Amino acid sequence: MLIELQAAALRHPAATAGAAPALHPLDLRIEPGEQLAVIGPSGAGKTSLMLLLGCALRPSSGRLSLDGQDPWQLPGTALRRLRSRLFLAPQVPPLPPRQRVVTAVLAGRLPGMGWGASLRMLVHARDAAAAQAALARFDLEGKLFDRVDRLSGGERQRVGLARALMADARLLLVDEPLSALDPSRAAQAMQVLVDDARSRGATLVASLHDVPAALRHFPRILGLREGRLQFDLPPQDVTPARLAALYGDEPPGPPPAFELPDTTPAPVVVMCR
Ligand SMILES: Nc1ncnc2c1ncn2[C@@H]1O[C@H](COP(=O)(O)OP(=O)(O)OP(=O)(O)O)[C@@H](O)[C@H]1O
Repeated sequence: MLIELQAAALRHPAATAGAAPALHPLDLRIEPGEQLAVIGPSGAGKTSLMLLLGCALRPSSGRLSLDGQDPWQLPGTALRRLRSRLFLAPQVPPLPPRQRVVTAVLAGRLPGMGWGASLRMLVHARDAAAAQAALARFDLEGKLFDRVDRLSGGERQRVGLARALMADARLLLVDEPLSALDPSRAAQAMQVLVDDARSRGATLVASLHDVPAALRHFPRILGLREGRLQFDLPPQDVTPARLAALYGDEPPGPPPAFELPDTTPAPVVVMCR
């Protein structure tokens, strides 16, 4: 899918009146089948860009065009058809806790299906073999009939990615897909996504905190900071100096795999009469 942004800016609908826009006017062209990573410090606008490209949020000014069409000018049915060709995988996959893994994975096909077929597929878990094949690519084939709420955070994230493989999308947008994965699982998961998108000729855009992974897997890197595009470069040109300028005080790299326990003593509350 060909993606073009022309001076497209984004202000979140719930943003306070004086807040800076999440994205300042941005020009961008992504060719069909291209693969690119978006990096930048927290709050840079990476998720906002994903939401804009995935037609989840409308540009507050400027224009988005997908395969030459402005999605926001399309009538409802045409917009739904276009959205069925996009797959936006959010940072935390929206998996209903009591759902079986097989159903959660098959739900990746829903955007391209009618109501009747969707219901039949979900109620009867039709094509469990396809779900199992997608899970196997993330070493999760043994979890097919487990409940989602009995999975670890990293397993849940990989189920969300297996769901992306089920979608027959022309544009895959994955937002921070590696945040809950250990380094070897992260490398495996990224490779699966890149290979799958390439084999289908789908465009892949991933936002990543893990800069080494972004540089390793993607031929094009966008650096965002404070809602502005700082660079759009091949990985070999993303120098330490450029990364230092992009991240400022925040060191680039994968976030810690776990949170340290908070050792701050609880505040003592003194009741006075
Ligand atoms: N739902 C929202 N309502 C209002 N403002 C928002 C909303 N979501 C994000 N923002 C603001 O938009 C800006 C960009 O946020 P965004 O989530 O796109 O950054 P990010 O680069 O994805 O950050 P992170 O790496 O922490 O996920 C931030 O200033 C943020 O406060």
